[in-house]
Amino acid sequence: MILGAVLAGGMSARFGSDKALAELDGRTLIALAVDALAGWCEHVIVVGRETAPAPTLPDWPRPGMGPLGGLAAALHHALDEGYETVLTCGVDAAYLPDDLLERLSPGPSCLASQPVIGLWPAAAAPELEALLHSDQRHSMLRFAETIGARRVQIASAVPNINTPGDLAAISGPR
Ligand SMILES: Nc1nc2c(ncn2[C@@H]2O[C@H](COP(=O)(O)OP(=O)(O)OP(=O)(O)O)[C@@H](O)[C@H]2O)c(=O)[nH]1
Repeated sequence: MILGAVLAGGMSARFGSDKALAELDGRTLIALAVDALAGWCEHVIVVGRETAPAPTLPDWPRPGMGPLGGLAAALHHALDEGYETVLTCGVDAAYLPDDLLERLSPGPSCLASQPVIGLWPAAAAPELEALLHSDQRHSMLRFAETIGARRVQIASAVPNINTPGDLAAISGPR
């Protein structure tokens, strides 16, 4: 069973406003992300914000740890609820490719270009916990390396929305 988790905290500093609520083709980015994961996952949660079109969880152990804090909350929830695997994405990845799960399987794995998008074993929760308890702030790639996750290259680049300009560039007829 796969738990879907949209990692949706952070500052949206480059975007200048809450990018989860920005719209693409008339839908919010967070709604697009939740729906995308729902195509592959039994259940989808949103981590790192209080209001969302799916059940929400706070980051673990506290906000401000970056996307890994969201992943840690999702892995703990997966363990508690009996899910073996967690599929993650951010709110800033519009239109995930149809074969994403196929490309990421078998996990652990993440996209080389966007490691927030990955397939993670719930059983890796203790390793992530240890990383988060160490002194430095760590990246998704650092965790991927720690657990020997594959870094998957995909030919069709997934647009990464960091700024309003990034969003404008992919808006309109497709
Ligand atoms: N749960 C959670 N998600 C995060 C956190 N920081 C970033 N994210 C998510 O991870 C994805 C990639 O985030 P970034 O673009 O690197 O960071 P950001 O804070 O959204 O944007 P900037 O402030 O411009 O760097 C986005 O979907 C964010 O919502 C966090 O602390 N907790």
